[in-house]
Amino acid sequence: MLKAVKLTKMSRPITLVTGNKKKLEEFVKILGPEFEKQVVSIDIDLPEYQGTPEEVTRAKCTLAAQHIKGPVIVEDTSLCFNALGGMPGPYIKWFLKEIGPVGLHKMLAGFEDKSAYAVCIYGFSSGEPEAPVELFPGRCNGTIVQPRGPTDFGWDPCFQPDGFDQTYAEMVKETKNGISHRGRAMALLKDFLKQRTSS
Ligand SMILES: O=c1[nH]c(=O)c2ncn([C@@H]3O[C@H](COP(=O)(O)OP(=O)(O)OP(=O)(O)O)[C@@H](O)[C@H]3O)c2[nH]1
Ligand SMILES: [Mg+2]
Repeated sequence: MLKAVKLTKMSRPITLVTGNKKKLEEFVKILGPEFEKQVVSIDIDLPEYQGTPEEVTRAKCTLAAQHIKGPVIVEDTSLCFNALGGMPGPYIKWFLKEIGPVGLHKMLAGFEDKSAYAVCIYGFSSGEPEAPVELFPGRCNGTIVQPRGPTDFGWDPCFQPDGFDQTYAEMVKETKNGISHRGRAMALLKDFLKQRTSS
């Protein structure tokens, strides 16, 4: 079990390590003002590992903690196509970079099953030597569709969550954050941060 370290006004804030501005924007919005002073962010593009989403997040978090030498949060996001056995998964970043949301939709042209799920996993480490990495996962099921809506964040235009007729990109931010992979993972992370500060 992770040793709870009480965060007082004087204690060191937790550093969110991410090189992705859009992720950070959503993180800040979902985190809310309650935790404002407890988390700072730093833009480091950490090496991307191979493995399951959990393994990738753990490896990223361990490296981030060594780098920051204090409490850190990292995040890794996967987009998994059921017809492809869960691929691209944690490798979505490179697929997106090369073929974009239009290409992601085309990848499933030969398959009837267009279902997919988005997974966000937050990793937390207290930064103490040998400290375990705590994981906070969130998942949202949906369908890969022809891209619709603004193109300013990744694969948002081609992911339509189940139960909605809008893609993530078409939704107002509050709606996306309320049901998204990231929103769900952050609900767990926020509970953890609350416990950490109150114990
Ligand atoms: O449309 C989107 N809606 C989202 O909600 C979302 N969250 C992440 N992504 C993209 O999926 C890949 C994850 O890779 P990723 O987790 O390694 O992120 P990253 O390398 O950009 O940042 P980081 O690793 O420094 O935190 C990257 O291409 C991100 O841009 C999203 N796209
Ligand atoms: Mg990354």
